Formats: sequence, structure tokens, C-alpha cells
Amino acid sequence: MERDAVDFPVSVVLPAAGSGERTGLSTPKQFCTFLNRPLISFTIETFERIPWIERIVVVVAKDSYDPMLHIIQQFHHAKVKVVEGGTTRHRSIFSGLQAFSESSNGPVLPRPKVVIIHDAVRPFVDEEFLLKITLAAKEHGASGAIRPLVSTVIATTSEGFLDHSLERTKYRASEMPQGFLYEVIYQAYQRCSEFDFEFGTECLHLALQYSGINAKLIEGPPTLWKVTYKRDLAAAESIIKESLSLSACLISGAMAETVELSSRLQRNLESHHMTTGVNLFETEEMLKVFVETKHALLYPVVIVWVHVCMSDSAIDEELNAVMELSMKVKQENILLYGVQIIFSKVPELWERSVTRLTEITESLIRDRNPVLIGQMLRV
Ligand SMILES: Nc1ccn([C@@H]2O[C@H](COP(=O)(O)OP(=O)(O)OP(=O)(O)O)[C@@H](O)[C@H]2O)c(=O)n1
Ligand SMILES: O=C(CO)[C@H](O)[C@H](O)COP(=O)(O)O
Repeated sequence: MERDAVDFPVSVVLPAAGSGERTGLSTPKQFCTFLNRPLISFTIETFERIPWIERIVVVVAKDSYDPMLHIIQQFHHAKVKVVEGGTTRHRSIFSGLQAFSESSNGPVLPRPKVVIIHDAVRPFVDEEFLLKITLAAKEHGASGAIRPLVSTVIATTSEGFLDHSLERTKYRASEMPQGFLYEVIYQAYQRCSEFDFEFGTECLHLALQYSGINAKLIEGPPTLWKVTYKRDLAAAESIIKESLSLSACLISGAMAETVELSSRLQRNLESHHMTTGVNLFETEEMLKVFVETKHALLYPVVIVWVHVCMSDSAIDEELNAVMELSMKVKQENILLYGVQIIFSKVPELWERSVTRLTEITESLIRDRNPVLIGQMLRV
């Protein structure tokens, strides 16, 4: 499916005004941070990178309005408008939709043909799936992601006994994203009853009930799951760290052994399932590429700069320069660590050092410990 097919305006509403009661934490889950970045910023960035998405309306609670503006500034989000939400998810979504029709806060945004609604707490949605949802919404008026049910749904009596159970194969879990012709969903919310505003949980239902549109349902990937409980925050963090972060290693030092070391380190990391680029690049040259291509905007890039030296001498000027550099590039979301490895002509000693170097590199990439940025570790 080609992105060129989106030859009409598309914008997004991200409801993010909830309090995240079910996590049991005092910070609403959308503002919990991973790798020094709030969850909401990861979700925004996912949409912002897609060229055919014009605007992103983020709906937050009154108290989060200023902190949200700060996040936008800090992470350079360029397509976002922030509006205040309501006491229920449906009220918040309606506030977001109103930003395209009426406004008490700055100019009205240009009305999109299709609007995507997506929970701010579902950070792992990809462009291909958003494209499917968008094109289906344009064709059918409404569309939504579904997933197979994990457990069977049963109805209970008021006394707490089984009333009846539903045939699982006939039912699906409704997930996000959902897409709508803007006019369809805006009209549905304008007509929505107080009961639905208060207790409703399903936008597709509103499109059917109040605009007469049967949504096209599309099975989505398992990664669409919603961060709901505390354990989901841990799972999100681990996905971000292990599969989505870019990482790279640089090897420097004026010796023939560096070439051999670089391919050995690459092999070792791969055998530990780490997708890592190991290069003999110039440090500054590589950092420049990462900064210019904005590679590190969404997920931090870890660079482990390995310096091979002949003796256990004091850290020289070059090393200090790299450490200074690490402080500068930290603002660009690039985490630069240094490791000094002392070359040994004794094969067993060298072997031991290479193993240790692999372990340290792996841990730096995986843990991204902020305290170790700008430090020089020694093997
Ligand atoms: N008044 C509300 C309630 C919820 N949401 C948003 O709707 C999405 C999905 O809702 P849910 O997972 O239920 O979030 P919370 O309401 O925050 O969680 P909880 O029910 O555990 O309190 C979240 O991005 C949440 O911020 C919203 O914008 N306005
Ligand atoms: O899945 C959804 C849409 O169908 C929503 O994400 C869901 O309704 C969110 O609300 P809650 O978890 O508060 O019920």
C-alpha cells in the first residue's frame, strides 16, 4: 500500500487527559518517562515522522497543559496543538475534534478529510497500519483496529453467577487507532447523549449510533496494545530499549588490531541478539551524521566509543575531547560512552579483554545509564 494514495488531508487526535488510575502511580502513565522521555512524546513522534499527517491535537487535563507545552518544546514537536480535555475519554476526544471546527484557544485548525483517533498510551503503531486505517476510513466513513480476544467474555448475574458466555470466535477486541471522515465523527459527537459521553468506551459505536456508519474493521498487530497497568509500563520500556533503540560502536586507535577487534565485537554482539553497527568511523564524523539526519529524535542512539591503546597510560587529550563531546551530543538524544581497551600481545589476556569489552558494550547499550555518559571505562 503506497503512501502516495493519501492525497487528502489527514490529522490526528491523541486523547491524553486521563489520570491512569489503574497503574496505581501518582504520575499519569502518558507522562511516565523512559530513557528520559515521556511516553506521550514517543507516541507523538510516531505520528510526526509520517509526512502525510498534517496536524496532531493532543488533549490533556488542565493541570498538564503547561507541562505538555514544555514537552513539545523540549522534544521539538512541530505539528502539535494542545487542548484541554474533559472528565471522560469521550469528552476529551470531542474537545480534540473541536480544535478543527471551533476554538477558544488560538486559531481553528484546517479541517482534515480523515481524522485518526489514537490513545496517547499506545506508542507502538506503525505507518503501514495507519495507512490501512486511513484509506479504509476514507472509503467507508469509519475504520478501526481489532485483535482476537485473549479470554472468553461472559455475562454475570447480579448475584455473581454465570448468566451466559459469548462464543469467542464471533467476537473481537476493539483497539486503536481508529479513523473517521471528519464530518462523520464530529457530527456523532455533536449528537452524542450525556449517557454516552459519561459511560461510552467506543468511538466506532458513536459513528454507528449517531451518524449511521458501520466501521470497516481491520486486524492489527499485537503491538497496538494499550498501556493500562504498571506492568505495561515495564513492557513498554523494555520494547523501547531492546528493539527500537539504535545503537552503534566506534573503534579507534592507530593499530592493525583495531580492524580485527571491530569485526570480533560485531560478531559477539550479534550472537547476543544485538543489532549494532560496529564501525571504524571518525567519532565526530559519525556524530555529525546522526545529528544531521535527526536519527536520534525518536529513540536515543547509543554510541560506545572504544579506544584501543598500547599501554596502561593516562587518558590522553583525544579521550578528554570525546568526553566533552558526549556532554554536547546528549542534548541531541545521543548517548556517548567511552571504553579504553589496553592491547596485550599475550593471547589469553587479549581474549579476556575482548570478552570484557563485549560485556561492557552490551550493558551500556541495554541499560543506557545516564551516570556513565561522559565517563571513560577501562578494560
Ligand atoms: N478523561 C479522560 C480519560 C482518558 N483519556 C485518555 O484516553 C486514553 C485511554 O484511556 P485509559 O487507558 O482508560 O486511560 P486513563 O483513564 O488514564 O486510565 P485509568 O482508566 O486507569 O484511569 C488515555 O490516553 C487517556 O489519557 C482522556 O483523554 N480523557
Ligand atoms: O479500546 C478502545 C476503543 O475501543 C479504547 O482504547 C478504550 O475504550 C479505552 O478506554 P478504557 O480502557 O478506559 O475503557
